[in-house]
Amino acid sequence: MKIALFAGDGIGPEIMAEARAVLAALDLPGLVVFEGDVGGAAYRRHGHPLPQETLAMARAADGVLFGAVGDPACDGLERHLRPEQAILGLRSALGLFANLRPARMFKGLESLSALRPEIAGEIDLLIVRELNGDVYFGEKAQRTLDDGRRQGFDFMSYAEDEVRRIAHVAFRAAQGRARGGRSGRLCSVDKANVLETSQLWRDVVIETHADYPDVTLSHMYVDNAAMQLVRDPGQFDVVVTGNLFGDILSDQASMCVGSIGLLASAALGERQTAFGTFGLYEPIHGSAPDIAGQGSANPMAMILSLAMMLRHSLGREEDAARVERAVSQTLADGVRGDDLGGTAGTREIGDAVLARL
Ligand SMILES: NC(=O)C1=CN([C@@H]2O[C@H](COP(=O)(O)OP(=O)(O)OC[C@H]3O[C@@H](n4cnc5c(N)ncnc54)[C@H](O)[C@@H]3O)[C@@H](O)[C@H]2O)C=CC1
Ligand SMILES: CC(C)CC(=O)C(=O)O
Ligand SMILES: [Mg+2]
Repeated sequence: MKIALFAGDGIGPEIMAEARAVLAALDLPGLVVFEGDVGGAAYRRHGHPLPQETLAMARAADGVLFGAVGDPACDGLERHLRPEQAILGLRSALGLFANLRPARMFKGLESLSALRPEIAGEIDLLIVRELNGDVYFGEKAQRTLDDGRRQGFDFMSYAEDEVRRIAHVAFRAAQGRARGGRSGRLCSVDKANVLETSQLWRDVVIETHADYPDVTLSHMYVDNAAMQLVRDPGQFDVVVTGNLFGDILSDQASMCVGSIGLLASAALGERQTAFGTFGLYEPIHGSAPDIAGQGSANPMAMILSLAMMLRHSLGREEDAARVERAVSQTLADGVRGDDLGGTAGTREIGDAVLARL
C-alpha cells in the first residue's frame, strides 16, 4: 500500500506533521510513504508548482494526502505558475471529479456554531461538489477591447456526461445515507433561472434520478441554498452542485459546524486500486498565510482527511472510524484551538488526538 504526502504551503506542513504522527501511530502493515513538493514551495525548488516528479508520485500511489497551497509571495507570477495550479492540476490530471465534503456537528460544539445551537445540532450533511469542470477549468483570459477597456472572462461550461457522472455519485451517496426507514435525500443546487450550464445540470440530474427512485430529489437555486444553509441546515442530507457553488457553500457550511479547521474532503475519480478507490484527501481550507508559522492552526481537518483516505482508498474502515472517534473525543474533552475559541496549538491538538487513538 503506497501513499503520497504533499504538505504544500503556509500551514500545510504544520498540519501535515500532525496527520503524519497519527498515521505512524496506526502502524499500517506494508505501508510505504512518499513525500513530494507542491505549490509555492515546489515553485521555489523546481520552478513549477506541480513538478513532473510530484505528479508521477501521485499516479503511483493508492492515495494522496494533501495539505494546502497558496503563497502571497507568488502573487505576481503568471497564473500557470501560481501555487493553486498544483491542486487544480492534480484534480484534473488524476481525473478526480467527485469532491465529497462532509459537514457534521461534533458533540459539544453547538454553542460555537455561527448558527443558533438548537439548529446547529441538526447538521449532518454531505456536499458533493463537481471538481473537474465549471469556470475553474474553462478558457479564461484578460484582453483589451477595441474601445480600450480591459475585460476579463472565464468560460463556464458543463457537458452532460460531466453532470451525469457526479449525479450518480451523489445519488449513490444519498442511498447510502438512508436511515431507519427514511429515504436518502438529494438536493441539487444550481442557478437554472439564469445560467444555461445550470439548466443542463438540472435536466441531467432529473434524468439520472430515474435510476434512483428510492432517493428523494429536490432542486434549489444557489442563492436560496446559501440562505437555507444558515436558516435550517437540518433540511439538507446530500447536496450536489458544481465546482464554484460547491467551493463557496462548503466554506459556509464549515462555520455552521464551528470552524473551517474541522472540514475534511475526498476527491475521487474512477480509478480503483487493490484497496479501494484512488483519491486525494485534503482539508477544505487553504494555506492560511495569516496564521502560518504560529503553530496555531487546527490540524483536525487534515487528520479527518487522513481518516477519509483510510476509508475510501486504503480499505481501512476500522482505522478510519478510530481516527474520527479520537477527534470527536478530543473536542468533547474541550481541547480546542484558537479557531474554536480555545488555546490549544497545532501540536497540542495533534497530541491530544494521538492520546485518544
Ligand atoms: N486546496 C487548497 O490548497 C486551497 C488553497 N487556497 C489558497 O490558500 C491561500 C489563503 O486563502 P484564504 O482565502 O485566506 O483561505 P484559507 O482557507 O486559507 O483561510 C481563511 C481563514 O480561515 C483560517 N483558517 C484556515 N484554515 C485554518 C485552520 N486549519 N485552523 C485555523 N484557522 C484556519 C485562516 O487563518 C483565515 O483566516 C490562498 O492562496 C488561496 O488561494 C484556498 C483554498 C483551498
Ligand atoms: C483552487 C483552490 C484554491 C480552490 C478552493 O478554494 C477549493 O478547492 O476549496
Ligand atoms: Mg475553497
